Amino acid sequence: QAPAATPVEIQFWHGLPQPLGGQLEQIVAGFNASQARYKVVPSFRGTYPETMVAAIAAFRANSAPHIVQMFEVGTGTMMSAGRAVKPLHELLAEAGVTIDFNDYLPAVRGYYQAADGRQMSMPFNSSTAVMFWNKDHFKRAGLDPAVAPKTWDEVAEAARKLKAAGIACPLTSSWPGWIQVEQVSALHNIPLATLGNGFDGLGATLQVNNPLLVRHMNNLIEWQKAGLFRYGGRDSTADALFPAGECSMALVSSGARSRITREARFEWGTAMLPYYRDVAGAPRNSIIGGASFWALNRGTQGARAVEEWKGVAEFYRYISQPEIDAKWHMETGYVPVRRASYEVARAAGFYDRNPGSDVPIEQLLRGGETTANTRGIRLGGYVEIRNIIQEEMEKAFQGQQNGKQAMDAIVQRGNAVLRNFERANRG
Ligand SMILES: O=P(O)(O)OC[C@H](O)CO
Repeated sequence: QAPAATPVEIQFWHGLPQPLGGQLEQIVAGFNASQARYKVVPSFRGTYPETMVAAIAAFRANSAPHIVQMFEVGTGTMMSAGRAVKPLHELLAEAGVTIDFNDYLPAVRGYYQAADGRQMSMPFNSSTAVMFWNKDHFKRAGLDPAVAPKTWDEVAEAARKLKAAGIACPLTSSWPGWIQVEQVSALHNIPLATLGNGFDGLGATLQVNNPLLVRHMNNLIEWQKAGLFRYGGRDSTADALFPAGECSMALVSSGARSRITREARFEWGTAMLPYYRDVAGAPRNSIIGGASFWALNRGTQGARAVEEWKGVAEFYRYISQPEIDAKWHMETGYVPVRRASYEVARAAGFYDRNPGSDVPIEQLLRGGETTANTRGIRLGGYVEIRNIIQEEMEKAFQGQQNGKQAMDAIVQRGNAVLRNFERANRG
């Protein structure tokens, strides 16, 4: 088939800042160079939440991009978005493109499947949260630089020594909702919400005012007062603190490795997230984060040309190749989303050359089968709930409320969001 004189343009909005955004755009450039029929045009639209808001506004204005990169938090909302979304299974079937989803990690594949098991969005940059530690700081504080603290007790003890050694920020965290609420729940096999964290229906209610999360929030408040923990802001704002050498221990996305590798001027290591030793059955697997790609209709008027959807499907076929996925994983710290990609990285000696780079994968796979509490989150309106979590945590860190009050407020305000979403989307 002769290539079209002018390639069909596919608009692709993403939410990754540098250096990750540039690395993603290189993958797009690879696709464009691999064929002449389609041209994917990437465009950075701000943070994940900003990209989501922009895509919804564009759909309303009949100018949505063909593909939007949506963080996992938006999944529940997108699943209910009806005609705005072109479901992945439909897109691929119509384009005659086959992708072997059986080879994808169940934790990744399942996150983006409808209740009937059909794939709704295209997995790509999946992460999980891990702890990076600054070995130079550990040495300065008389701690063994080769060993990261495993439990929250050990983290607090190390933080006290780091502080005593004059370090201003022993511990910080990005993504307060994802890492200090959702991951803590999964690691201890405790439900974040009823109905299997929302996977089993729209009627779920939040359960974060449980003794474990209240205890954890009170610890964070106390550690912050004592100068052991620094609240680093909403979403990924705290990502800058670790590579700059300010904080000794940072709980962040595994994808932060991209920036740390480039910017950190000190020795560092990667460890699993801390857990509470006295909780029976802990630690379990962590949950994924990151984003997937959603194909969107242009708006309420005018259908997309068949050729445009074909271009989207061909782009997905390209990024599903284990070599491409493995390259992305090795360059960024996002996890391989396919078993075959993991093998590509292993065969290339990547894990031997880069100790700790398999920690996120090991942590995702820990404990065998996932449970209803460790499979992920599927709540509509969850982007708004994440903001509520951040607001209530901030009030607590400002001394306006204790851990119990913060978690109660999250439940009360979050449930109102869930009920609104349920009313708008049921039936
Ligand atoms: O920084 P990312 O891409 O790993 O995303 C982290 C969180 O999952 C966002 O909700």
